[in-house]
Amino acid sequence: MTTRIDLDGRPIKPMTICMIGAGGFIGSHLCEKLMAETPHKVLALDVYSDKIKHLLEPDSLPWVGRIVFHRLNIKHDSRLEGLIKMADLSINLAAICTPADYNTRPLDTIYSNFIDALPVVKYCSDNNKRLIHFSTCEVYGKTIGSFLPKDSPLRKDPAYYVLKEDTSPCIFGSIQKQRWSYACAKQLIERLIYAEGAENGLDFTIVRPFNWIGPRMDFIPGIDGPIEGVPRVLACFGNNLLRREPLKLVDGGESQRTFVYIKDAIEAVLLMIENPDRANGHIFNVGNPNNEVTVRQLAEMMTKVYAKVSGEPSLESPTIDVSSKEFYGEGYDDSDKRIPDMTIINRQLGWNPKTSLWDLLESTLTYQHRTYAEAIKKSMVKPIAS
Ligand SMILES: NC(=O)c1ccc[n+]([C@@H]2O[C@H](COP(=O)([O-])OP(=O)(O)OC[C@H]3O[C@@H](n4cnc5c(N)ncnc54)[C@H](O)[C@@H]3O)[C@@H](O)[C@H]2O)c1
Ligand SMILES: O=C(O)[C@H]1O[C@H](OP(=O)(O)OP(=O)(O)OC[C@H]2O[C@@H](n3ccc(=O)[nH]c3=O)[C@H](O)[C@@H]2O)[C@H](O)[C@@H](O)[C@@H]1O
Repeated sequence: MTTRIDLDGRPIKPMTICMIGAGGFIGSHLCEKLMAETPHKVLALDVYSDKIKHLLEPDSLPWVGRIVFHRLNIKHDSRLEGLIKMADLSINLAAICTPADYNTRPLDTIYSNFIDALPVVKYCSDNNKRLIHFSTCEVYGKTIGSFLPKDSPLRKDPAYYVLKEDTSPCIFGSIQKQRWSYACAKQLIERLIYAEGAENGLDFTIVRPFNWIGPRMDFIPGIDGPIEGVPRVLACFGNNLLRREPLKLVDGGESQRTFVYIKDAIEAVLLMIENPDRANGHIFNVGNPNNEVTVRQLAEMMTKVYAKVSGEPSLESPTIDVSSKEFYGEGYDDSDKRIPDMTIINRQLGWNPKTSLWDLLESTLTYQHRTYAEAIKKSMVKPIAS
């Protein structure tokens, strides 16, 4: 493998990375990238490994020995500090991060996103190790513009909706709106990491992903996750399409999101890993401001793409409106709009996303159809009355 060069023309030394939560959606794509394109070693920590099994075996794989899986729960495992000390860099991806859990399992959500991350920060700081911590764009909460009168022209002014790491406030709903348990826990761990940097010299980078989507995101209920499970929107809509059900639009699907293809986003993370002088001390938005849609528009686009990918005609009525109370229960609330300011990541890392929403949905729904269509058909065959 040729020596890799960083953004300042310097050779990149092979490093050992302790990746916590490596078995998840983002972790599995990051491990794939690191194994296929770099000489780096990965200590992959997670309670599950099904999404990275294809990287761990067979022994004939070209990177054998460069990725080692450690099945552990960071809540209570004495091996954690030793693994962080063995690595040059730790990346923390571990979290409960599906909105259906935030208002229904608020304590687990707060513990997972704040309490459980504390030892990781402490071990990195005490042992003078770099940390890349995954936060979320949800720490911005709602836009300032969302509090203006509905017909105010200022709602169109970017100053009232563009989300910028070093200037935008964090605006959440009331305590009763327990949806914000996640974003608030993420905000506080960000503040703790920032303080460790300021007071104890911790070398940190904080990542705020803006709706990264792609293959292996979450699960399809009843196939590789609980039938009553509620994953994030990509898997919810994918599940509805696979089962030929109408896509459920929460509160009419008026919320807006910007979606970025996981493979574009992983490029940004690799730049952070391999350019510490440009990444340390920074918080980075990682998203695609060009891919903004309402949830309703996402549903309509996914319906069109799925018809193309599956060859099956879409339903007469492809969507149905549901209330958030019915879909998520008490205490739900939502972000109205998420447009990332790209100034800092452009300046520090020269990164920009490339993939259009249509193209990323085409490759993702091709994956979902290929992976799940058969199993879904089998699961839907009515058992013959015995
Ligand atoms: N996917 C996105 O678009 C997105 C957006 C914003 C923020 N994030 C953040 O990025 C990180 C990764 O997200 P993801 O989409 O890959 O989620 P994911 O749920 O697919 O991955 C999280 C992984 O962490 C593991 N984990 C959780 N608690 C653990 C524990 N106590 N011990 C060991 N492993 C544990 C889980 O088993 C899972 O494999 C999370 O911190 C999430 O908040 C993701
Ligand atoms: O992915 C992100 O960047 C961050 O935001 C997500 O939050 P959200 O975007 O609200 O998560 P989804 O569950 O994907 O919901 C997106 C929108 O679709 C709506 N939705 C979801 C599912 C569904 O079946 N129908 C539907 O209308 C939700 O109400 C919401 O408005 C999650 O909090 C995390 O993954 C992460 O922090």
